[in-house]
Amino acid sequence: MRFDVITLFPELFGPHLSQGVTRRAFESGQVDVRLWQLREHAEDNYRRVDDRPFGGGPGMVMLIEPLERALAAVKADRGGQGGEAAPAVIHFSPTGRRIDQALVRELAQGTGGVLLCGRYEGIDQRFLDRHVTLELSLGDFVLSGGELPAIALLDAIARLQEGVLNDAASHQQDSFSAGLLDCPHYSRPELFDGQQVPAVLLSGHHAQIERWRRERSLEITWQRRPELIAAARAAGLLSKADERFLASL
Ligand SMILES: O=C(N[C@H]1CCCN(c2cc(-c3ccncc3)n[nH]2)C1)c1cc2ccccc2[nH]1
Repeated sequence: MRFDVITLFPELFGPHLSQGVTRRAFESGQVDVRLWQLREHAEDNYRRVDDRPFGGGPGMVMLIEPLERALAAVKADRGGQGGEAAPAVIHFSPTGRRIDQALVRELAQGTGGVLLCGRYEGIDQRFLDRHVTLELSLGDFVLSGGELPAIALLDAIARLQEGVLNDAASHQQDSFSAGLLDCPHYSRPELFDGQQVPAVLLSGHHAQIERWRRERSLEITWQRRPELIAAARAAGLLSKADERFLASL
């Protein structure tokens, strides 16, 4: 799959594409990321990509014409991708659909798309109306730009690519794939400042360890995000043993 990122800050992406376990997905081309510097598509002498808002008010608005030229260049460049249908155009905004693991799984099965990273006070609405097919949010808060949500989405998608995580099962165990929050994790030393690692984790009984981890995920999810329990139940992701444990809480 291929993602084309239209941004004023392409240098923000490099460190996240070249380090960590997800590096394999980007370097292998499983997730092909192309960065497009919007300013290269500004044609006036000052290479303007923003201007004052009509109607007055604070800040600046990203201009439609450089964005149209950048998107046209992206589509021309992607055009050779087997004549794919028009790519998804994803804009990042607090008003978008909340990014969750189900959406990440869905996108990880797709062909990618164009990631549109806004800055200033936003993008000319005419461009958004003409081209955006999906608006996504990291949460109900305002950032300085759409780049961090774009990086987060690329990371989450890359993690799900075959061969990226050493233990292929690990993202199956990735409790979010089961709709639950993660269980606690421990490593050496066994005893730190009087705090002992839970004995079951040292027992070597894999079935008991798996059950203990599942119960911790259920317990933490019930305490912090009870709505996820209801969603997992509705999705048929809870076993009879899970339900017995939840009833005991
Ligand atoms: O799209 C917006 N801003 C543009 C330009 C300013 C920086 N941008 C941005 C994206 C985000 C964002 C994206 C996804 N998830 C959380 C925040 N915060 N700020 C992108 C935007 C800012 C904003 C504030 C309140 C309600 C809606 C809003 N939309």
